[in-house]
Amino acid sequence: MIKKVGVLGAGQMGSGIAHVLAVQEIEVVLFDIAEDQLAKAVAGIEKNLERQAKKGEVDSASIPAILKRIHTTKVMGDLSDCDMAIEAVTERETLKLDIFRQLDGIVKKGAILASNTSSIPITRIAAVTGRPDKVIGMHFMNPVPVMKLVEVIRGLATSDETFDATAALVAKLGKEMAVSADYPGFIVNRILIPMINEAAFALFEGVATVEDIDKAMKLGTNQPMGPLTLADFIGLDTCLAIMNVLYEGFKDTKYRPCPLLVKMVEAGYLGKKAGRGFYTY
Ligand SMILES: CC(=O)CC(=O)SCCNC(=O)CCNC(=O)[C@H](O)C(C)(C)COP(=O)(O)OP(=O)(O)OC[C@H]1O[C@@H](n2cnc3c(N)ncnc32)[C@H](O)[C@@H]1OP(=O)(O)O
Ligand SMILES: NC(=O)C1=CN([C@@H]2O[C@H](COP(=O)(O)OP(=O)(O)OC[C@H]3O[C@@H](n4cnc5c(N)ncnc54)[C@H](OP(=O)(O)O)[C@@H]3O)[C@@H](O)[C@H]2O)C=CC1
Repeated sequence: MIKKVGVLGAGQMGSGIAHVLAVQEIEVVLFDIAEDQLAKAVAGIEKNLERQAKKGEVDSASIPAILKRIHTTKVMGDLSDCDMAIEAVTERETLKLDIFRQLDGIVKKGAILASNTSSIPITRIAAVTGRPDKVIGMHFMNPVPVMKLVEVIRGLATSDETFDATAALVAKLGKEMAVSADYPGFIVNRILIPMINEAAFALFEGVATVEDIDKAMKLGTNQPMGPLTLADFIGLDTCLAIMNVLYEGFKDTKYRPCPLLVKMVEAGYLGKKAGRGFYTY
């Protein structure tokens, strides 16, 4: 039974994952290295709970109890008695490997160590731990409280028991599961991020304006957000990180990141979370 879950990284995704766990009466220990990030996360969760209450998805009287289930900390040791840890830190392999090495020595034996990585192969992450059978990819979609899908990815050593426990948690959260093999980008980002990269190339090559690229795809293919708006929403740093994982993983030039995307990330134009991306917020 998964009663207490540690979430590492209090950014867009970590805070969304903490949100949906706490709504299902699971105790959450939300870890980050920055105090202000933790405070921002809790404020964002409260705002999104109120948004859900307005839509009748959550009883507003239960919001204080839900928020009380989320314990923030800058001490990873506070995750030692969690039944599961879900890592959602920046999409940088070296950072994730370091986090999993630490987690392996901190979280009680038998606990599942999951990653919310968008694209980095789970087998490589599992290999730095002494419990590769307990490591799995549990890839939520943004925004977590709204998106129905969780992609589940087994590493080469992930056990059936770990997979079954993860699948049960996905169901408990009211989400739908898609199972992907452990190859770069899994399913969603193998298809979606190259589309976003192609939209950046269309802009870079002067095919159309930012607005017309998004308008064309929104009204032309009924997507709720145009690709460049979606890139800003995801984070241009995350989009670029995923393109690099695809490019390195498949050694295929079709995954080369658009030079404009690279430049924007280098300029710190990371999208909505930075106040500026393809649009200004
Ligand atoms: C990168 C990866 O690894 C994998 C991924 O996640 S790929 C990205 C997957 N996600 C998508 O494709 C999202 C596409 N967009 C959408 O589905 C919709 O635009 C949306 C659900 C995000 C918002 O739908 P909507 O009908 O416009 O919702 P609405 O109630 O009007 O709210 C719009 C705003 O609230 C946000 N929002 C809505 N409900 C929310 C919730 N419960 N929690 C957080 N944010 C929420 C929207 O992002 C948007 O943000 P701002 O208010 O800051 O502008
Ligand atoms: N954005 C998206 O649409 C989606 C992203 N993902 C994946 O989820 C993960 C997180 O993405 P996202 O939430 O967008 O990223 P964000 O940039 O929003 O958040 C990353 C968080 O990780 C924190 N962090 C950085 N270094 C450390 C560390 N050493 N220890 C603890 N926390 C740390 C950051 O804190 P600080 O800012 O203080 O450095 C920040 O709070 C990535 O793997 C991404 O690929 C998955 C699905 C969708």
